[in-house]
Amino acid sequence: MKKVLTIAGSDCSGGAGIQADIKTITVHKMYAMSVITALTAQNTTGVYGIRETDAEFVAKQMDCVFTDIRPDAVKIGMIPNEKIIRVIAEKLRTYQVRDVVLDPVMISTSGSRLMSKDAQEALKEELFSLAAVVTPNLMEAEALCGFSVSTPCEMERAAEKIACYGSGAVLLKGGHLADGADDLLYEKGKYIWFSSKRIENPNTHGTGCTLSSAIACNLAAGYALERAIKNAKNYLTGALQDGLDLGAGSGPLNHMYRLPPFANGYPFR
Ligand SMILES: Nc1ncnc2c1ncn2[C@@H]1O[C@H](COP(=O)(O)OP(=O)(O)O)[C@@H](O)[C@H]1O
Ligand SMILES: Cc1ncc(COP(=O)(O)O)c(N)n1
Repeated sequence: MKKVLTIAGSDCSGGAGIQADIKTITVHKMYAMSVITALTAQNTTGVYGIRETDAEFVAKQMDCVFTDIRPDAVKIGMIPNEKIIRVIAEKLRTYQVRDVVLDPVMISTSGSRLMSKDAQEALKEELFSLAAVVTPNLMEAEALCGFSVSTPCEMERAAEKIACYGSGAVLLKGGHLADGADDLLYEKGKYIWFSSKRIENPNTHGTGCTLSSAIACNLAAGYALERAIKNAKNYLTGALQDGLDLGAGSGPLNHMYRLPPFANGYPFR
């Protein structure tokens, strides 16, 4: 069985973060492991509190994972501060980890800061060069490259600039574009667009987490990056299209949308 590790923050409401990642990895029929960088108290309406994990304890979790059940791919999401960024980078180097998908989570869809502003530089310096691909959304791309990113043309300029920070490739997500939901991959000097129709569903809590962990699963399965992204985007689109509607705010996706029922009647309907 392939094994995938997520290094991210916990979302007690189950829509984003560690919980979205574990659901995604499990539905891909892979073994999920987690290193928790922070606890968040959040739900579909907002983020109401954050407790950061001690950096030393993040290091200990990584040692436990890598010295025993070694993952085939790693997804990194929310990292609240610079100290934890540096510890994660050191451990990734020590254990010579490849196939890292880095989602540079900065601000939640509901508008709360999930990473301190001064940690952004450390993220670029320490972690980008260890990632096979980084997956910023439009706002994160603006923070990383310092100019406005809201059109396909600006996305191409931004992806090229972000690629200079040393990651293997950049996937710039277009979920917040005014039209459509086209994502752009910049890899080895080439632009590759992944187009999809915009789904009119306000319940998009955890779309970025789900996409990045699905890419990690596809890399673990041995797919090359372009195909891994195509498969992951199909998975994400299905989970969004299913139209689950939970909570009073921007609700979560349905990860179980294509699970077949077992012969004995499970899962429950
Ligand atoms: N309304 C939508 N319809 C179709 N795809 C969407 C929609 N919103 C987001 N996506 C897709 O979800 C993935 C995550 O994108 P995005 O929402 O931009 O990231 P984040 O969750 O980090 O803000 C991308 O593949 C994006 O194209
Ligand atoms: C723990 C955690 N990690 C990531 C996100 C971003 O997800 P979204 O952009 O859907 O708010 C989040 N809200 N919480």
